[in-house]
Amino acid sequence: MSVPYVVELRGVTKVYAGDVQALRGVDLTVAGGELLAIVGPSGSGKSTMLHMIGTLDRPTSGTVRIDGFDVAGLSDRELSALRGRSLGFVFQQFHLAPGVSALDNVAEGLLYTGTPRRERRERAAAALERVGLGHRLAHKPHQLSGGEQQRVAVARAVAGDPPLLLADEPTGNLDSAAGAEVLSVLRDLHAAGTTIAVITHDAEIAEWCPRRVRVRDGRIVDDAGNGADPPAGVPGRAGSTADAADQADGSADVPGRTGSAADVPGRAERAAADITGSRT
Ligand SMILES: Nc1ncnc2c1ncn2[C@@H]1O[C@H](COP(=O)(O)OP(=O)(O)OP(=O)(O)O)[C@@H](O)[C@H]1O
Repeated sequence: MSVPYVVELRGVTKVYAGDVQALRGVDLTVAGGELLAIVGPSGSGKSTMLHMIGTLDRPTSGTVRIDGFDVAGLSDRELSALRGRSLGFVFQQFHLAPGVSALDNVAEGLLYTGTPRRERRERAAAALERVGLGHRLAHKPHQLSGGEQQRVAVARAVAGDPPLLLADEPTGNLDSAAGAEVLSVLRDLHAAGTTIAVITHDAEIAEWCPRRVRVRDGRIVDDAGNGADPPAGVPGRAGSTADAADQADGSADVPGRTGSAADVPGRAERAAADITGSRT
């Protein structure tokens, strides 16, 4: 049975202690295969929305349906299983285990899925191959560049083939060339059918995404594009050596980014790290 939407939020509100109304009635549907940016000023509710989509927290009211499952009807254990099967998370911080190879970092992400060890390692190697790191399986994080470390984190997020990848400021800690490497990986995953939502403060990355959802004061105030068209080029790829295919195809370029906002790690980041067995 096919699922009509990968993400379906209906009338979602979130009120935090102290009567902080972080979300004030959000309706959002994301179809399979979309690539969308969630943008908005600091404090507008983006991370809270990511919490809802990532099933890291429950709404105060409204309905959250992820990959066809109504979150309200699931126990914490079932939610955890849903996250393991349907969601991949990438954050600004890479959250890789130090002193552990890229292969083991990625394989570890599959531990909680119940996949047998040998298959975990095979899937991890395949995921690293997908992000262009097939030649770096034995490298430990300190032996990898920032862009490579983030690609390991992306490989870990997609090794279980989740239908939905949530990326919160995935290039926020990277320079423009390394950011371009990561974006080109996201573009390839999108082209292969993964649904991707990117929270970003970076206007160029937002423009690069085929759909942009703008949040302000806990509400969606703009929703442009269909999310399905392949993005052209990769922002900030000037000087990147990782994107040879993109260089060769001559597709439209976008000028280099000028440093995206780097902020403190979000709550979702910490919560998701807990879910997968905190390595921080
Ligand atoms: N656990 C919490 N308890 C109380 N208030 C909270 C909590 N988490 C967030 N808020 C408040 O809810 C509102 C929305 O916060 P949220 O983190 O979702 O915004 P954001 O758009 O992600 O901001 P940023 O871009 O700075 O990360 C803000 O007013 C914030 O102070």
